[in-house]
Amino acid sequence: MGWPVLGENTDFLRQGPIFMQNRRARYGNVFKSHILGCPTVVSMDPDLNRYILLNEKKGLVPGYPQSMLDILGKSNIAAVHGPLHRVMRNAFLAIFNPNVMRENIFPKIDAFMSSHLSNWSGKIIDIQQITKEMAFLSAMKQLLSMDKGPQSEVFMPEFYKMVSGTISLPIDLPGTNYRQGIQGRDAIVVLLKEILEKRKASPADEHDDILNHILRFDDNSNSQLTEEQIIDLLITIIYSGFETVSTTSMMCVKYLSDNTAALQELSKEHIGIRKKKKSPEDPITLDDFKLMHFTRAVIYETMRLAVVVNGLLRRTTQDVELNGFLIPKGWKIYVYLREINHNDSLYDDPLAFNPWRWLESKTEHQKHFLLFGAGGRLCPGKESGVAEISTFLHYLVTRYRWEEVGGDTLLTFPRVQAPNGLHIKVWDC
Ligand code: HEM
Repeated sequence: MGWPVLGENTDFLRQGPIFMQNRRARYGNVFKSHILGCPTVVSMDPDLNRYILLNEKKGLVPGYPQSMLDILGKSNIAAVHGPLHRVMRNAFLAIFNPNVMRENIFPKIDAFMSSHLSNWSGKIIDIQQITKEMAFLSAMKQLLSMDKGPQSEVFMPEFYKMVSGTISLPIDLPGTNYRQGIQGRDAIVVLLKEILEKRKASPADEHDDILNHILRFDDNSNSQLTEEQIIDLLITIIYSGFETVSTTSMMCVKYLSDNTAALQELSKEHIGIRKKKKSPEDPITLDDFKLMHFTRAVIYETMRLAVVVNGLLRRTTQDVELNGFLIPKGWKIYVYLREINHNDSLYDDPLAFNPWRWLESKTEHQKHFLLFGAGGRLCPGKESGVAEISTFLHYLVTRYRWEEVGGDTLLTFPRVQAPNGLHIKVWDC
């Protein structure tokens, strides 16, 4: 368990994946440590991980860090469980239902991507920066019908502050990421409240976006969402799809740049879809998206190999017995995914980028497939996230050729990121 108070946190943050591999070599797939600020059980056991995620009711609730809960709000979906979680999740699922996805969300994603990926030819593009802007602005368009412009320019830096704050130590001192995160949240709440006020005063059919659906959401339980819950729901939606979508999109470009055969196969799929269109400007539809089988395989393989989601956190609300061990109340459980993603008994040649492995339907349906979580917390934005990345790749490969420049560094722990950006030189096809 390491040092008093500090535990093994310093070693964990310094050594990253090696720390986990060493502990596993010594203690097996399930062991205890003191990381992330409290006593924690780490599980790399595929069956146990699934059990943990499927059994929230047995006292295994989300256990995300205090900084994240403070900044995302007390009604954010990861902070609540029981009946309030049901209300927030139902609201989410109602908003992202297949009809809304077809009629409203997908066309907005397509229009946004088509315009975001225009006029790139001849330029050097920092794909990390462009995919972050993309994930943020695409969400603003779907949620609030907000286009890139003066209003989004005010939102974006506050949102970035908020994101850095959620993964910081909760130290409320001037200059800390935590303090900046709280300030970012405060600024965003003010902006969202202004938008909400205007919306409530305007005719119901003036906007056709997610906020409009939320304002009209009624789950027949007479429990209309409060203003605070609506704001936390909006923040949750922007936040949840931000890093996952942007990082996966960036890493898709990286792996495709390095794997000519995969890039050719992906391009073939998208050129086939484009050929069915009358003009190069024609939008793609949800039906086109459903035909993008190889693209989905590239996305899953990228998430697996790059480990876009390192792990999921749970907290025990009572003493819980797992695999014959007693986990005391108040401990954290780290459902650690990295080693499972790279386990050679689950994936052949696990460190190779091989999207074809996902074309066998069983790969996605195996019980260790936890890229989007499982159980009552299974990602409700999965299809919308995959649609964003697929549409991004569609316009990238049908409009441009590219080549990496600069040999930029990529880090994969604690988060996947390119500290100095990931630059590509782009030409028209
Ligand atoms: C494609 C990239 C994405 C990945 C890899 C991803 C991954 C995940 C994972 C692993 C979880 C489970 C968290 C847990 O059990 O603690 C989750 C939950 C969630 N995701 Fe996603 N996600 C993605 C995109 C999105 C998008 C675009 C949205 C919003 C539109 C979204 C909204 C959510 C929400 C609200 C939850 C919490 C659900 C709950 O607690 O009931 N995700 N996501």
